[in-house]
Amino acid sequence: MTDLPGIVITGASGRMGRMLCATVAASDKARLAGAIERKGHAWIGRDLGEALGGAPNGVIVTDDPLDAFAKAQAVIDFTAPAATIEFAKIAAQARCVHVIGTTGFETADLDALAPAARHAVQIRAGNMSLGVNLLTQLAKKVAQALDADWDIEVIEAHHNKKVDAPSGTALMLGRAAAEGRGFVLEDNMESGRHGITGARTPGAIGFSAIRGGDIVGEHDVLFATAGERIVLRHIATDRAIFARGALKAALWGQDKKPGQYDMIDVLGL
Ligand SMILES: NC(=O)C1=CN([C@@H]2O[C@H](COP(=O)(O)OP(=O)(O)OC[C@H]3O[C@@H](n4cnc5c(N)ncnc54)[C@H](OP(=O)(O)O)[C@@H]3O)[C@@H](O)[C@H]2O)C=CC1
Ligand SMILES: O=C(O)C1=N[C@H](C(=O)O)C[C@H](O)C1
Repeated sequence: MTDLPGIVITGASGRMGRMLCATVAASDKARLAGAIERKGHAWIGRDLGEALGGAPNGVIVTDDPLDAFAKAQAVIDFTAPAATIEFAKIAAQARCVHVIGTTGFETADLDALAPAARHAVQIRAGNMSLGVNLLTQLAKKVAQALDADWDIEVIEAHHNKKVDAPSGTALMLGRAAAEGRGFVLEDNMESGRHGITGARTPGAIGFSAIRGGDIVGEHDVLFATAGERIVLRHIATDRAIFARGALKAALWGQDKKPGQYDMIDVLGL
């Protein structure tokens, strides 16, 4: 046992869960303190290192988050909205920093997350990479600088297993552009166009989603007007960028007061 902050990974067998376990295990600033899977999962009771296909690492996968969180300083959670809401309550009980990468939250889900942040640091972002968080700032500035006759569209592409659309990142980028334009995204957004849609709603921010193969995550913010277009683009080629951002957030949160934070706070952008 060392003095390094202990970190628990939820959904350890998932695409991001595996990447997070590897990232924390390789870090010299944190230690892997626990791994959570749901009741009945084949990994419960197994050594995590072995379950991941490597050498044993002494971390036993458990379905008891309260016990695991109580022995740790942070939990990194890339699972699903219903699971994350439950993990938030448990992180609050254990006074653990809760880093939330999960996407696909409805407004009611976000309301359900808020009370836990009265007792614990909660850091949530639909994308934990430096590049995307920087791009949100650029999207806001460009939207602010251009007249309303520049249409704004967010186009995203992901792998064929992704369950939510628009992606969390697309919503972050759309929200930033809406902020630059001085309105709330939910008041003027268009997504899922199909059939006789009528002309584009003036001023709306549009969203399109592509799903295919093993695309890690690609996002364009398109600004289009008569005669010219600007495209701001981020391409993720490795999930390690999200895991590194999440680990940075877990460490950053250690000396912060309970409350809700995002990656702009963590990165100081
Ligand atoms: N913010 C960011 O930077 C990023 C966010 N994401 C988001 O992270 C989330 C996960 O993505 P990804 O890893 O690709 O998805 P996966 O489906 O590969 O992994 C999700 C994991 O969560 C587990 N899980 C779900 N519910 C529970 C529960 N109640 N208790 C314990 N474990 C649970 C799943 O287990 P089971 O298989 O049993 O359901 C699975 O192991 C998505 O919302 C995605 O959009 C992804 C990449 C970057
Ligand atoms: O599900 C994914 O894979 C990803 N989800 C996040 C999102 O919804 O934007 C981040 C990244 O694009 C990968």
